[in-house]
Amino acid sequence: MRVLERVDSEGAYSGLELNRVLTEAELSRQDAALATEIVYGTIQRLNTIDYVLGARVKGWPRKVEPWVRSLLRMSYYQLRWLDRVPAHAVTDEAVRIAKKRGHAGIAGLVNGVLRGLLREGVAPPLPAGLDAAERIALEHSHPRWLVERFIAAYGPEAAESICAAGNEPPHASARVNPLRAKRGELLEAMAAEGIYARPSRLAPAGIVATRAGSLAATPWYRDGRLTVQDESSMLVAAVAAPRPGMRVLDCCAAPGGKSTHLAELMEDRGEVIANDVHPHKEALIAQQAERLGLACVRTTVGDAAELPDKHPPGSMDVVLLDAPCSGFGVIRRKPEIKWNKTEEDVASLAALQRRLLEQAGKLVRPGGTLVYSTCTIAPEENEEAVRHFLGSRPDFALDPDWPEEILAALREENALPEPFAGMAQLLPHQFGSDGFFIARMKRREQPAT
Ligand SMILES: C[S@@+](CC[C@H](N)C(=O)[O-])C[C@H]1O[C@@H](n2cnc3c(N)ncnc32)[C@H](O)[C@@H]1O
Repeated sequence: MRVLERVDSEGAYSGLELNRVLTEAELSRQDAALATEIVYGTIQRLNTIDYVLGARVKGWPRKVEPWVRSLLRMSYYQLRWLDRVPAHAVTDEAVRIAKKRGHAGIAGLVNGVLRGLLREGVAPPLPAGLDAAERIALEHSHPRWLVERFIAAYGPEAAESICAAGNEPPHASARVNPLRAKRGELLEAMAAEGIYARPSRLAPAGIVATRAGSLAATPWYRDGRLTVQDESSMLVAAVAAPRPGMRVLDCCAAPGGKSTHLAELMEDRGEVIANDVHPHKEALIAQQAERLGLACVRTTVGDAAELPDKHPPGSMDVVLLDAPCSGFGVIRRKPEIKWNKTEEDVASLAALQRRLLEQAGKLVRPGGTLVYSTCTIAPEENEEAVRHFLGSRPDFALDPDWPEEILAALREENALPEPFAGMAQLLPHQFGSDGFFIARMKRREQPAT
């Protein structure tokens, strides 16, 4: 309840806040997992929850104290979506908390609302005749403005699937470090330990595991044989396809997932300059490189917009700009994104991305490669940003020369525009991966003088 209260009234990040509170509380593994489920689930279903509670509590939500809001929301979430928690346990616990923190009047309100819902059915049907955006917003709990955006970009059917996928838990996936392990052998070793894992159908180096717990807690992670990463993120370095000995710049690199992948593909030969604007994130990248035994990753700290002041123009074989973005592709991991981000954020991020792309382009050598990626599905942060860049740099062109196995997988889900030009937008419901955008561009060779 305290985590939800702080996310609600102070805009705290659910993941960070949950970590902090769980570390203090020293719960058993099961209880920590239940607390996590309640926090994420309540934030995920907020729209639907508030719609139902709004019909039962006067002045909901603004006139109700934040902690009471959080208590009622999480209790209703459990009643409706968690079938392993008995209803009487939910109501008794909610009333106990209300008495302890508030007074008898609040306990009475909480008791009345929850018991009323149990009596009359916890999942009241939505009224008939809602327009598509409103229905999807209430059924899959997304803000209406975001649903309208998804409908405008992808149509109502895909928009509904995107929103539904935003409420599904992500599966565990990891990338195999080819310098330390072979995918097949690692899968066998996992099977021997009772972990069911299969090759990713999307990413050449990926594995997907079920009932694995945290892959970061395994010996294979500790000894640098795998890196926890979403399958869509694994495509980025594979599409960049750097060769051993190249000079590669990753402009926005922390925590280093893609920098280390680039270095693995380069067999740890050449140089990967892994830059990030936040000094405190530098160590995260260095730790990952060390864990994976990669010596060719060099970290730097600075604004990506200023990288052309630090490196000679045209000095990189490959530049990756994995840009800061609105994150609409990772809502299932960070559900508060859908409540905290605004239209204005999208516009200012799109402006930042254009500026960063312009600067990143300056560092690509003639004949070299520029890869732009985001974990969002907003067209102005993706395809439109790339088109804008190409409009100002006629010496760059989209490059459809992607690894064939990746193209084949994307084609299977109709995730590629035909004819394929060099940009792909993965939507979150297509592969069970995060929503992701990747564009590969090539700078033309300089004409002979
Ligand atoms: C999408 S994340 C990068 C994820 C990373 N590439 C990976 O795969 O692990 C974007 C990163 O950009 C960094 N960032 C934000 N603004 C930046 C800027 N102006 N210059 C450089 N880095 C920036 C953030 O600190 C964040 O770590």
